[in-house]
Amino acid sequence: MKMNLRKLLEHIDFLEVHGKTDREIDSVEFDSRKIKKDSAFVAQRGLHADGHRFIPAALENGAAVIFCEELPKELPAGVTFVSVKNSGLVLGKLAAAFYGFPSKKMKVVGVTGTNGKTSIVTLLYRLFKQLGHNSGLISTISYMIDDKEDTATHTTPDALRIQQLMAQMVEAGCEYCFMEVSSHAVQQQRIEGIEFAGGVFTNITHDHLDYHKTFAAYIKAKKQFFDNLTESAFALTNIDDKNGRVMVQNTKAKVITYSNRALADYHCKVIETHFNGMMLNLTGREVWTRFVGKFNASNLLAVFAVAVNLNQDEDEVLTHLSNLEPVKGRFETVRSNDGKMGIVDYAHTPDALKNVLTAISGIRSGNEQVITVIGAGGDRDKTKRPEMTQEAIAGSDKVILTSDNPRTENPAQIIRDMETGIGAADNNKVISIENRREAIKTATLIAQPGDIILVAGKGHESYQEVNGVRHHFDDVEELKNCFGISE
Ligand SMILES: CC(=O)N[C@H]1[C@@H](OP(=O)(O)OP(=O)(O)OC[C@H]2O[C@@H](n3ccc(=O)[nH]c3=O)[C@H](O)[C@@H]2O)O[C@H](CO)[C@@H](O)[C@@H]1O[C@H](C)C(=O)N[C@@H](C)C(=O)N[C@H](CCC(=O)O)C(=O)O
Ligand SMILES: Nc1ncnc2c1ncn2[C@@H]1O[C@H](COP(=O)(O)OP(=O)(O)OP(=O)(O)O)[C@@H](O)[C@H]1O
Ligand SMILES: N[C@H](CCC[C@H](N)C(=O)O)C(=O)O
Ligand SMILES: [Mg+2]
Repeated sequence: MKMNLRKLLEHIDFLEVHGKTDREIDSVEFDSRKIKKDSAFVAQRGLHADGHRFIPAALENGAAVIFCEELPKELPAGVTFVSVKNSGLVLGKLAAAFYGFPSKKMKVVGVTGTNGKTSIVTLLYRLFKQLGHNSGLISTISYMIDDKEDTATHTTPDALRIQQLMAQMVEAGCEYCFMEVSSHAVQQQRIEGIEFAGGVFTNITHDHLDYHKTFAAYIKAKKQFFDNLTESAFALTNIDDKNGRVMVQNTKAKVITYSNRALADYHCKVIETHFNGMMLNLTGREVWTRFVGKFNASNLLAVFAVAVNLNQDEDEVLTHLSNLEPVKGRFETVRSNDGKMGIVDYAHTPDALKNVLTAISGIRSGNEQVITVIGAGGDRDKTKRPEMTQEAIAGSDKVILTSDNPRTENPAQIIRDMETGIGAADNNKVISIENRREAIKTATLIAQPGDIILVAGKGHESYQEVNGVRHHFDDVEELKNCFGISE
């Protein structure tokens, strides 16, 4: 792929240019290690390093053009330097232009919120495939270019990767792309250059305060996504969340509301719940679904509302909604031969844990015990740890605190942080077992037939990350082993 610099410059705001602009560029990169002859390098300030420091390395690797916020003292001949106010913004726009503005050639819907993003985008992708549309997906679990899978590295990858993926989607004839928009991505301008047909807000609760520092800053990051939507887009918001209206108060997009409780443009009521599904009244129509829990009713309602706003036939959408299966690691059930029930769920925030345990309490029929196995990730928000313990205790009969992905932290210290959430009266409800495999095993041994074991926090993850190394680990596999079930 090649593009003339002069053409690229038409799409960005810049301050000064030094050197010739009539030259061909082979690639755009923001990592000096990926620079080759005739690449353009965008120097941006990150969390750990300042990309400007790597301008010499980029030049050594053959960069023809450097975009930067601060010009180096010496400008070597033969290289074009473009100074810009905001490199992050420019990277998004350059990436979009370089890959031919793929988001303008599809309908892109972004979903943001603390919980529910993966569930909603994955269900939208599957629904639209069933409705006969080629579609793309960008999610925590996987990136899909219609039927072709690409490994996911981030919930929302960097601007270059996004535009590359979208260009491949357009190439594969995709009419739609459903993507998660994480708050990190908004803050780091990874979504610059994307034209959205719609945005969805699910909820905002405690997470990522290590990164955003305050809840207000976390809200602001999410809101910025809606502030930047255009008039032709829709902004679908969950008004059951107390920040649902705040999110869309400054958007130019058409605001649409959804709710499980109040009157809204799209509303839904849970009529019946069983272990294998629930009956919903969705905007006046009854529909059986294979999902459990009020939060899933909310997710399905969002999926329905998006589909209708993308001009799909309501009846057809409802029929397909009934056939949709839960997403991997989201309320995934494993039953033992003697009637113990294991549930693997990706709940890794206090709110998600509360929701899953509430969903479980809604389907309990008698005196069965609920045993929860839960850990918290290392190098992430520490303040949520005791809150997660409190939610686990509130919704379970027994709690086993264990490790999640310790990353570079000491797992015993993470557990100690979690233990600070144990109230004096709850001491006998909780035990701590650092080894996750042992913790799951213990839960299955304590459990009696009929009891429910919730293994929370890691969901679909097939690894446990310790000091930069990912060891194979799969909660569903562990439960099956303990239950003596083969695949
Ligand atoms: C904390 C965070 O979000 N960090 C992201 C950020 O990295 P950074 O700011 O640390 O980058 P840096 O190391 O300071 O480097 C600064 C600049 O120098 C450049 N550089 C660096 C070294 C070099 O030799 N040459 C060079 O040019 C880098 O390419 C970069 O442009 O920018 C990188 C490129 O886009 C991301 O890969 C990286 O994600 C890290 C790996 C990460 O783990 N992020 C997580 C927390 C994340 O983003 N999570 C959200 C989901 C959260 C949720 O659940 O909602 C996600 O969307 O996945
Ligand atoms: N609408 C919802 N409201 C609250 N909790 C939810 C909702 N949907 C899912 N959950 C809970 O949150 C967990 C994570 O769901 P999901 O993966 O869909 O969220 P996510 O927003 O993509 O998370 P991440 O930010 O890690 O990518 C689920 O396993 C479930 O426990
Ligand atoms: N996207 C989330 C994933 C958390 C999953 C949990 N298993 C952990 O490792 O903390 C995050 O980066 O905070
Ligand atoms: Mg996700």
